Amino acid sequence: MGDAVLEVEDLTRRFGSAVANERVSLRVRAGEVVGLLGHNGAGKTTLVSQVVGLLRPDSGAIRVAGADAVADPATARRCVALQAQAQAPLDGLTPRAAIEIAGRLRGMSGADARAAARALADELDIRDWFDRRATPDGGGLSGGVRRLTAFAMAAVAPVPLVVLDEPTNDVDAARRRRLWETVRRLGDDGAGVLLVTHNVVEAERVVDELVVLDRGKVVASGSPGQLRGTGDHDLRLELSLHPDGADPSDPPTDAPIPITRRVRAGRRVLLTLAAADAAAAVAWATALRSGERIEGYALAPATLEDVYLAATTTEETANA
Ligand SMILES: Nc1ncnc2c1ncn2[C@@H]1O[C@H](COP(=O)(O)OP(=O)(O)OP(=O)(O)O)[C@@H](O)[C@H]1O
Repeated sequence: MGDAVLEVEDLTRRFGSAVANERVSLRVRAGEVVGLLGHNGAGKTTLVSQVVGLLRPDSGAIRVAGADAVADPATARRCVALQAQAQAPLDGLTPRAAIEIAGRLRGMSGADARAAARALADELDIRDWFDRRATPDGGGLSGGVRRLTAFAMAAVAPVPLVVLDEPTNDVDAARRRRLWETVRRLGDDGAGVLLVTHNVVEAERVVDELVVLDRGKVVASGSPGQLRGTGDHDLRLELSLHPDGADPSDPPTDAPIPITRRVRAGRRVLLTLAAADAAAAVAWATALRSGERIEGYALAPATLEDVYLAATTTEETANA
């Protein structure tokens, strides 16, 4: 991994009295995929808009490929390819034309843009719609194919920094998998990728680093392994409570096994425990179910989703 292609330092952006980004710092190096996670309204799109020069920060610094993105947004923008959260306006265009035009605008030759567009269409499996025109009434192309086309437009030409804001929205499971592979390839080919997503579980497979935003602030950052903690063998015991049923893990010391993390989300309770305690955990949960104190349970390896929920779930929302 190489030099930083994006450095964000102490970035603050307010909308009136609401603080959308509060002293956010993060870094993306060449060859690195950095996932930016956070709940709705956490401040992800606000951050992206400042990185690409669409919004000015109140304070803080942004450097893109060495250029000061606040003082000189035009230079910075030339070094960034953005897939925005809103659907790209493709009306009247075919995916082939849209992707080729995006490549030409980034300085590729006609032949290179054509070849790169074809290669991406194969990679993302959208060849069946490659020559179908998007119509202004939203017809011609499905939401998923429009999204994949917008992704291909951001991925077609080599740039120092690729920013993807929710690239998998509307995309089916098989093509999401292809898209994630392409995201990883962009990093492996040398780009820095900043990836905004809600899809914690799928993103975990392709990111090198994760930054978690909660109400505008960075509440956790690090590699997936670091964020999960040392317990790569941790397990997640999920208890499903009866409607209005009491939570048998509240307080966690009521459980007969050590609970390292406990998150309640509605009628689900997610408990993190050591793999060595699996048998005791199953015995406890089975007894709870037999005694009709819970509806059911599931035991699985802990994922980043558990870490993410623990970092961002407040008692208020957790017990909602
Ligand atoms: N133009 C604006 N005017 C006023 N408030 C805004 C504006 N843009 C964003 N906000 C507020 O700033 C906060 C952060 O919004 P932002 O869109 O950055 O969140 P997000 O993490 O991208 O959310 P989502 O996952 O829903 O896209 C929210 O409280 C939002 O209401």
